[in-house]
Amino acid sequence: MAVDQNSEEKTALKRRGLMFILSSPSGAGKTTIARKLLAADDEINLSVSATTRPMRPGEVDGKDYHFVEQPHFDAMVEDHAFLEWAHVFGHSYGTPKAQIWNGMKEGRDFLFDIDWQGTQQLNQRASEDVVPVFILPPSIDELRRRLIARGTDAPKVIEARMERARAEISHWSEYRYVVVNDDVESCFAKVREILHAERMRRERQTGLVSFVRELMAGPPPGA
Ligand SMILES: Nc1nc2c(ncn2[C@@H]2O[C@H](COP(=O)(O)OP(=O)(O)O)[C@@H](O)[C@H]2O)c(=O)[nH]1
Ligand SMILES: Nc1ncnc2c1ncn2[C@@H]1O[C@H](COP(=O)(O)OP(=O)(O)O)[C@@H](O)[C@H]1O
Repeated sequence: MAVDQNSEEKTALKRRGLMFILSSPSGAGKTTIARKLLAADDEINLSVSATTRPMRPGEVDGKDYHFVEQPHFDAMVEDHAFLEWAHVFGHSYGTPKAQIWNGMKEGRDFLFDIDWQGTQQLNQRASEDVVPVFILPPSIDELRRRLIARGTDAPKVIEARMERARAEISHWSEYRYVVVNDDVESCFAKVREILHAERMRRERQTGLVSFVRELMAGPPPGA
C-alpha cells in the first residue's frame, strides 16, 4: 500500500540528532556565528545554558541563558541536572540535561556555545553524537579589538579574557574542525557546510541498514 511504503521510507531514513559545539576564546565570534546559524537553519535548536554571570544588555533570560543565582546553580549540580558544567571567568555555566536528551532521541540537533571543559565532558558522555568546532580569531590584536568594540566588558574584564585566550586556544587540537573567523560571512559559510556534511554521516542515519537491506532485496537489475 502506498501509504505504508511512504511511512516506512521515512522511518528508514530517520537520523539521530547531533550536538554541534562552537567553542572559541571570548571575542572570536562564536555567538555571532551561532546566531546566524540559528536564524538560517530551522532544524537546529540552541542549548540554553544556565549561568550565574550577570545579564548583558540585549540578552534575554531563557533565550540566551537561564540567568540563575549561585544557590540555584549549586542545587542543579546536586540534582545531577546538568549534562556538563564548568567555572569560566569566575562564574558557573552548565548545560541542563532535560531539553537535550529528549530532543536528540527525536532526531533534533542542538547547538552548544560552551568552552573546552564542557566539550571534553560531552565528548566523554556522547562522543558519537558530538561535532566539536573551534573558532579562531585571525590574530590576538584583532581579538582585543573585537572585545573592545563589543562594548560589554570593563577594561579589567577584557584583560582577564585576553589572558585566558591563550589557555583556551591551546585546546584547539581537541576539536574535529577548526575555522578562522576573519570574514564573518565566509566563516559562517564554512560552519554551515560542516553542519550539513555531519548530518549526512552514515552512522547518524539510524534507518540506513534496514533501508539498504530492503533495497538489496528488490528484484535484480533487468528482471
Ligand atoms: N562548559 C560550559 N561553558 C559554557 C556554557 N555556557 C557558556 N559557556 C562558555 O563560557 C564562556 C563565557 O561565556 P559568556 O559569558 O557568554 O562570554 P563570551 O565568551 O564573551 O561569549 C564561553 O567560552 C562560553 O562558550 C556551558 O553551559 N558550559
Ligand atoms: N568576522 C568578524 N569581523 C569583525 N567583527 C566580528 C567578527 N565576528 C564577530 N565580530 C564582532 O566581535 C565581537 C565579539 O563577537 P562575539 O560573537 O560576541 O564573540 P564570542 O561569542 O566568541 O565572545 C562582537 O562585537 C561581534 O560583532
